[in-house]
Amino acid sequence: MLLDFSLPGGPENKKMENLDPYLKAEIQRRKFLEWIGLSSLALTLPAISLPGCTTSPDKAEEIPDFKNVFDLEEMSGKVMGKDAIDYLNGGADDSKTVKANVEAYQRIQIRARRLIDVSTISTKVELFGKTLDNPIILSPVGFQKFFHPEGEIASAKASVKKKHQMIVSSVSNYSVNEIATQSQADLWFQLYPTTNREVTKKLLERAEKAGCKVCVLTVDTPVIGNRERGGTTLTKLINSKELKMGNYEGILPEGTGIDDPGLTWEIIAWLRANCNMKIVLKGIVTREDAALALEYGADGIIVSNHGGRQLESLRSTIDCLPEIVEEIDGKIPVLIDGGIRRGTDIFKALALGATAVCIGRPFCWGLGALGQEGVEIALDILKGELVRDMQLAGAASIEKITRDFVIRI
Ligand SMILES: Cc1cc2nc3c(=O)[nH]c(=O)nc-3n(C[C@H](O)[C@H](O)[C@H](O)COP(=O)(O)O)c2cc1C
Ligand SMILES: CCCCC(=O)C(=O)O
Repeated sequence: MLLDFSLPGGPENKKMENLDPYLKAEIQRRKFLEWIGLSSLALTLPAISLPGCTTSPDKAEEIPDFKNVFDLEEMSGKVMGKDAIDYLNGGADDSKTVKANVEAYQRIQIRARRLIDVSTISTKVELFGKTLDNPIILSPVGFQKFFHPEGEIASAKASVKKKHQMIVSSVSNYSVNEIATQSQADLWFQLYPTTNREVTKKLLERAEKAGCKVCVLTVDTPVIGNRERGGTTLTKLINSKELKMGNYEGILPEGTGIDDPGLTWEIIAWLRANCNMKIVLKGIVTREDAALALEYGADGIIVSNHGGRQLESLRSTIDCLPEIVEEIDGKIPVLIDGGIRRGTDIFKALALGATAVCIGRPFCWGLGALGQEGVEIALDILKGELVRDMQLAGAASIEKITRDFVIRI
């Protein structure tokens, strides 16, 4: 009975293909609520409404209590099609690095301080000349329409409402311009340089036109990892006529690869010459490459193993962080993603020297479960946890979360 939003062309999607995306979203939501026995909840969720639908505030207490992001994961697992679940949650080979990213946080413990005034907490951080309300950023995640019909637009609207920075993937379904226009978000753009530099130039132009001031260059994808879980889904997504890659519309000649196995450090100078955005390298996992990032003039780095989706057997990102922070020595911001599921994970990453953190799957679980509302819930949960954890640990602002607050076991 649940609607299948997995790959276009499936039996359920045939019935749905002529429907307006908003209507599809509403039907998906109602079917799900019906399935969990809370159909009256549909009336309390305001974003999308069918003709004749009235909101009923007295039903508000029936909104399920999402205690943590795992509750959203569970809900998304009931709503989304199997292919979408596998694509979202899967990793390379046996998904060991996916697990390592999460588990490594358990080997770090917090040294809380007492009798510190935590009546007011500031989560603000300075990044690339801007003050962000909080250090929790939405990682670039491709093909978000696969999880919910409103895809990146729902995520971007949630990011604006909840004041989080969002990074738009090169392979977003909606184009960066559509996302910026519809959400009014101040976006960063993640770049997969194509094998054709003229095409890459056009991608950069599109991002700059949409107002992006930061280009996040992903450096861990010379080829796509061995995604055993989900099999050929990614290839199907890249070639899908229905779930288009909005940024490439009209500029990608037949046969042009969207990842470039020939990419080298020279790309940084080329990007400098071809755009005015700050250049942030995403996917650095060693001290040596951190040193090269400085040498070649990157403006920032994101310690990332692509959520365990590229090379299997990489260390968890939190285990990579200390040597990179030491090498960078405060010269440029160091961000981190991978396995962050709790406020305490964010706290630990900040204590180990990260300027900010990015989250991938957690906000997508919210998106898959409830669209924009679900992303908002995911962001509220993580920021709420971080604030409480800062109070309990005795750090009233982000800059006060120093190395002394954590110990490895
Ligand atoms: C479904 C999915 C799609 C992704 N697409 C991209 C992408 O287009 N570009 C990119 O640089 N990283 C991509 N990533 C990696 C994320 O940006 C990020 O590094 C990772 O999700 C962080 O790990 P986490 O999911 O454990 O938070 C993707 C990750 C997922 C789960
Ligand atoms: C070329 C890769 C596209 C999306 C992606 O980065 C992922 O699925 O991890």
